[in-house]
Amino acid sequence: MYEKERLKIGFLGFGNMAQAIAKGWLKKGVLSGDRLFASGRNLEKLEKNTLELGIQASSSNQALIQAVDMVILAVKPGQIKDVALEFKEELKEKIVVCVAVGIHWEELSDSLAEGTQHISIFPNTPISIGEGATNVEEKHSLSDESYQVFLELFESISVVTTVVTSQMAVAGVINGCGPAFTALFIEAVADGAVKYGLSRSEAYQLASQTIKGTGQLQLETGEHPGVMKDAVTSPGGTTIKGVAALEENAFRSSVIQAFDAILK
Ligand SMILES: NC(=O)C1=CN([C@@H]2O[C@H](COP(=O)(O)OP(=O)(O)OC[C@H]3O[C@@H](n4cnc5c(N)ncnc54)[C@H](O)[C@@H]3O)[C@@H](O)[C@H]2O)C=CC1
Ligand SMILES: O=C(O)[C@@H]1CCC=N1
Repeated sequence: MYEKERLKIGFLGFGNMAQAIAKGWLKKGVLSGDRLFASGRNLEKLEKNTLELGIQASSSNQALIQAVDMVILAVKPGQIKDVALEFKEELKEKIVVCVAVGIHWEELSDSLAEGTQHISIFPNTPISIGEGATNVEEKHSLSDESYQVFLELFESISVVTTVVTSQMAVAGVINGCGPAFTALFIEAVADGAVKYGLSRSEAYQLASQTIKGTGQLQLETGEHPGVMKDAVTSPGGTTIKGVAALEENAFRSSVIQAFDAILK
């Protein structure tokens, strides 16, 4: 029986993504540092990241796995299978959560012992402030009880979307690559405003809050984005002139082509 209040979680690999998840839980007060553990190959480098968060560090992956109930595999995709194979026996009794891009349940199963409880997910960096979007592969081998614990933990720091295996890649472009696309847009908006005399800091604040607010409005109302656009574009008004200029430069098509570039 896993109790969320007592569950111990270990990050095998403590780079950008693992740190983002840990920070989210700590920031939201979901878990305290004494229940979070991390392992890495270079203890000195690892401790630089764990000490400030109050997380326990270990240079031994084996010791980490033995100390926890849930193991988050957060090494690079090319290293996941090797790590899973190496610790196949130790992972048998744990809840295994894989965050690696493109490593789906079936693939990871080949490297784990039969019957291992595991699930593949794809979080994104805003999870560090509890505002993540996490894609969860529909196919998994967690027991109902483990799945509930897993879900509660990730829903506390992100919106969880369940996705069939064949759609994990396209969904991952939205939430995984999306922060980069969105940051590019924020920067572009600020460039436009700075050109006309607004300070960078004012422009970034306005741009980021506008994106946040518009996204939140869409989530809360479920409104069609086209309707939201129409509500701002009065006939002969300023916004439609900007929309037309963006479309003239293939704004929509540019975004669609980014998907083509990634998924082809
Ligand atoms: N960065 C992102 O936005 C997202 C990343 N991911 C996935 O998260 C995983 C990690 O990505 P990042 O954190 O960005 O990479 P990263 O390079 O920052 O972190 C990987 C960490 O694993 C450590 N490591 C490597 N081999 C190890 C081993 N044998 N034992 C223990 N630690 C080891 C490295 O020292 C490094 O600290 C990847 O599989 C990636 O596909 C998933 C969603 C989004
Ligand atoms: O390096 C990348 O492109 C991955 C995919 C999404 C986030 N990081």
